[in-house]
Amino acid sequence: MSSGSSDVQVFVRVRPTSHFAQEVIRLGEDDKLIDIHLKKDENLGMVNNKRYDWSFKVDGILHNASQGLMYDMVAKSVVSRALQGYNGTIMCYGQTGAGKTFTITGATENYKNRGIIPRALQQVFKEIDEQSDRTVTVRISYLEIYNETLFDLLSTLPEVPASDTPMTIVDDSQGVFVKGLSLHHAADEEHALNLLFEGETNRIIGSHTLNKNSSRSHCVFTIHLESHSRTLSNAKYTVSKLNLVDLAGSERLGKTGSEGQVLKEASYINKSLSFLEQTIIALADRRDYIPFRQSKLTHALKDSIGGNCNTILVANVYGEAAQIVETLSTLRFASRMKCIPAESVIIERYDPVRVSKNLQREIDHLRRELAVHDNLTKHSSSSYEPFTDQQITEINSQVRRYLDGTLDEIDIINLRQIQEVFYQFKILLNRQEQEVEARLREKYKLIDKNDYTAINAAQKAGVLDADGQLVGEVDGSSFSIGLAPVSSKSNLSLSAKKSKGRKSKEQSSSSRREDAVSPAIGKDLDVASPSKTMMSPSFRELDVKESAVKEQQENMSMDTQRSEPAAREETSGPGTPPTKASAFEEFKAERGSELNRIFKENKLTLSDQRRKLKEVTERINLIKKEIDTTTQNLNVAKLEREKQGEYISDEGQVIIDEQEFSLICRLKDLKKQYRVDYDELQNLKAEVQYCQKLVDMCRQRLLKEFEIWYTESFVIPEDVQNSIKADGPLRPWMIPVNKLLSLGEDDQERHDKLQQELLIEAPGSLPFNNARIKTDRKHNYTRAQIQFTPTKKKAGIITTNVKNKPPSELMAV
Ligand SMILES: Nc1ncnc2c1ncn2[C@@H]1O[C@H](COP(=O)(O)OP(=O)(O)OP(=O)(O)O)[C@@H](O)[C@H]1O
Repeated sequence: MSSGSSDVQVFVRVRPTSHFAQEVIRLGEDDKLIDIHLKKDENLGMVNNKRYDWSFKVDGILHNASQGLMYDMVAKSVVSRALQGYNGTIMCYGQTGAGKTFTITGATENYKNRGIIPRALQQVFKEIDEQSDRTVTVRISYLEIYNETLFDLLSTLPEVPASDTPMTIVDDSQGVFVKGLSLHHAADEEHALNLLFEGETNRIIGSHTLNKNSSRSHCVFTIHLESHSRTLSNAKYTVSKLNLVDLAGSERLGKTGSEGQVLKEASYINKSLSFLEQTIIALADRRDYIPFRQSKLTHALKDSIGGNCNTILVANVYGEAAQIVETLSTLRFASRMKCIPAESVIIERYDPVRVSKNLQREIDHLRRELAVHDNLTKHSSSSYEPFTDQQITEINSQVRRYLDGTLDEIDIINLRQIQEVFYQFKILLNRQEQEVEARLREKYKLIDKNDYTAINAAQKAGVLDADGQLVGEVDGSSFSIGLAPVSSKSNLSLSAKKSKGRKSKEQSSSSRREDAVSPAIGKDLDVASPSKTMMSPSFRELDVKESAVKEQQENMSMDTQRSEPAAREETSGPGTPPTKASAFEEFKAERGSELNRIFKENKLTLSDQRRKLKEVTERINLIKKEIDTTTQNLNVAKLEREKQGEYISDEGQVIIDEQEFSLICRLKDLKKQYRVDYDELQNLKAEVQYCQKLVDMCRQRLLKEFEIWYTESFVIPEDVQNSIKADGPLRPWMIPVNKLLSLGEDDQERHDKLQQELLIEAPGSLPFNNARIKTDRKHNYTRAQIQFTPTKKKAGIITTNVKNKPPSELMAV
């Protein structure tokens, strides 16, 4: 358990105004002090006011601050720490309209003005991506507390089962949690944003349908994080949560002058906020008893205010003099909050499965150690005796059985036995190698690269050209053949050297049957010949061809996917929806134009990288050829020298002539260049792979978006179609559902335009806008369906099975 000191921090955010009351609200130059000054003759509604000056110390003042700056100051470090395992809470407190929702959620329609939640989600997934040593699971819940009743803002999702049991707050040894509140796994940023927007939409719909003022509910968006090490032997993991809380408007009951439902709401709000205040005071005074259970809000936030939690309060205030009483009250609340002590700790847990696996492994290991120890001591005298033939045969049989799986383990007896086991392994391995080679020889005609007679014969037969390449290769530079040119001598090929004598004998005999040599030889030899890897970095020129083929397939694959519906197009009648093929063209030109542009751009980059890859591969082929030629010349020079008799210096070193020396230098340079080019080739290969991935993802995305668009635009439920038909001659498939029902005005166009602008300005905006569009579409569609579903139940009657549902659900009842 590691800890980090983190007192409750308080920031004041002033809602921008052109009538900022400079005389009344004075902001300290260091942005850490805020003074309120009232003139003596001004009472501003404060009865028996005796004080005229107040001074509040805070951790930061945000005046005319952008959302980005606000996030960096207020939330960034809390989010990072949540990923390290510390709990965190950011809550916005203040008068209705002072900017709490703007701060915590922001404008969900607008990427630039997004608030803390979307930014936190972006940061969470970005940091997770950057962590290579841990896997983090992200889960989301969204709770609304309205009139002391708990609502699950995500209960509209299909995976949430309907429940009659009301939600309850449970407080046990694991901490506080809301029983019955749905938890949703979010695989990526877009998915998490979808959940946020789903909850937001439910909140807004609820406020309309129930005539419920959204400023009168408290909302808690929680990001639950569980972080495990990627090392399986590490059983420790951390669990943390980040609560992002939008509190209800804090104005006092007296001021609202409300009655009826509004009065009821206001009194609930007043109660829960004053319980929150009492709790804060008790916490700040370090009292023994803290009245958390007085209200649902304080109970739900029990482990999220101070204590073991990095807590941040944003006090949202108006800048106008007319609101100074509420501003004062907000600042008082904030200054109390600042006194709450906090010392957060990482709570580490142990994964029981991993723990038991680790322990089991350790037990096994110790058992073995013990057995070895026992055996070594018991058999210490016999360990000096060499094994008899019978014992060696037994060990050989054990190794064989171990290799074919009939024996699970070989018991260790002593060191000599261990050495014999290894030796038997070696023998078996060598035998296997020979068997594989023999099998290949049985199946294919192999030509030894060093057997010039065999190669000459193949050349005469027209199977190989003068350079030792397979006839029919495009430019004779192919590596795939696996045969080095006649001139080459594979002096780096270990196994070729080892079995040279035997091989050349066998191969020269096979080369005599010239007519049996086929182009396939080359390919097979490529597999069998170890000399292919003679420059250690192995590569094949085939790669160039492979990538060209892949590129071709690439270009074709989209066409193939479209050609299938194209066939159907001919049979479709005038009253039917357009075929997918023609709709796809339309989609690419309009709705999906941006995606299509990105897709095309990625494809261009990919083919550019492939071109480069081809160039480098060709360059390497040339160098390889030159290496072979130089090696051969060097061998000739060496033979010549040996024939003429070698000169030996006084130090006993062989003296070589200048020509041989320059050949050695050249060979060295060529090998160096080869390695450099090879590295470049590897990098390019990785880049091609990466680009390929991007292109694939883009294609998937384009097709997926198209499918959604097509379904939405042209596939309308039967009852909706009937309703439209009654209205006039319009063909239903011609109009997207949301437009048809005039529910979304021109949402789609608006989003498209926004997306295009933002993609250029802020590339990170894609998940945000996608999630926004998806949620809008889903809700427009649901609304459309509801509108055309005959109502069976009386509106306004709330049944028990929707108790836990957000107010949006009530609308459909
Ligand atoms: N810092 C700001 N910059 C720009 N606009 C703001 C800012 N703060 C608030 N607003 C605007 O003021 C209006 C009210 O803000 P908001 O809804 O966030 O208030 P609130 O405190 O959440 O109110 P409620 O208690 O009703 O939920 C919104 O239109 C919002 O866009």
